Amino acid sequence: MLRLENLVKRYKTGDQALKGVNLEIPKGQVLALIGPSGAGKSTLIRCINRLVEPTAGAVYLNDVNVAAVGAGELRRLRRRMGMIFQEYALVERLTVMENVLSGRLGYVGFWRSWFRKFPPDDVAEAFRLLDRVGLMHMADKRADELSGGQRQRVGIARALIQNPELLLVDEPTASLDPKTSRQIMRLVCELCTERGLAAIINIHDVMLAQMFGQRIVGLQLGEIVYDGPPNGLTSDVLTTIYGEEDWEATIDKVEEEEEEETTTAEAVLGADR
Ligand SMILES: Nc1ncnc2c1ncn2[C@@H]1O[C@H](COP(=O)(O)OP(=O)(O)OP(=O)(O)O)[C@@H](O)[C@H]1O
Repeated sequence: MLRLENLVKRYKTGDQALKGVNLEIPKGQVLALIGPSGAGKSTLIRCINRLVEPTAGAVYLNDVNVAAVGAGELRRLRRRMGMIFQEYALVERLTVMENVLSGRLGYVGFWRSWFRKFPPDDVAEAFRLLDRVGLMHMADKRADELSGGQRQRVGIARALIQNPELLLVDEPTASLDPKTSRQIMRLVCELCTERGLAAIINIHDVMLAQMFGQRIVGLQLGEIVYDGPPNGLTSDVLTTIYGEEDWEATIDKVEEEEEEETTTAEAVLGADR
């Protein structure tokens, strides 16, 4: 459903952040994008919805080249791509509900949204989503009264109310503690499964990428240096992506964590029976 062809981004400063990236993502696939700082992960994600303008190449979303369309068509295409940000990008003085509904702005006319006249179906869907992300009781709270994890849940609900086919997720857990990070990653992945959404998740944490990604793409200096399954991230591959480091400890930790996750899941299932 998404195909990047020879995607190049050269910033005005001369930095070549993407050097001809080719990537194809089928419907429903959750892809974790990893790589060292400056590898081009954020640039790649932002070139897909043209928050950053690609210098060359194509971005096909269901065979329409996003990189080549005019402003009106781009607005329509962006509705199909929900975005989740590291710093949540909420409007602090608005309520949780208003922030979620702002995800419908691409559909509802400006004046209508300005006067906060969202259609009842949108409001009903916003309540359903808030319930799904565990924030129903916080609908009327102001965004600036929430914790980081709660803010990210609002960000997720706002992206989903667009009814997208693709989620672009830019370091969703960078400002969160380890436990909250896992909860957020689990929630994003569950929602992708429930809704058949594809996702590209730019994530710094290799362990989280391996635990939650179905496919891992490793970027280095604007080029893909690994594209494969999570269990293919051997210490040699990690050295290719990030450079020399003692990777065995990270790999052992992932295996331990996965065992722990399975045991917890079994315990929960057992308790339910
Ligand atoms: N607005 C910009 N103007 C000029 N150069 C930029 C700009 N944004 C990014 N770059 C450069 O492009 C390259 C890729 O940056 P990008 O932010 O995409 O990497 P990243 O992998 O997301 O890094 P990080 O993990 O640190 O966020 C870097 O060399 C960076 O300095």
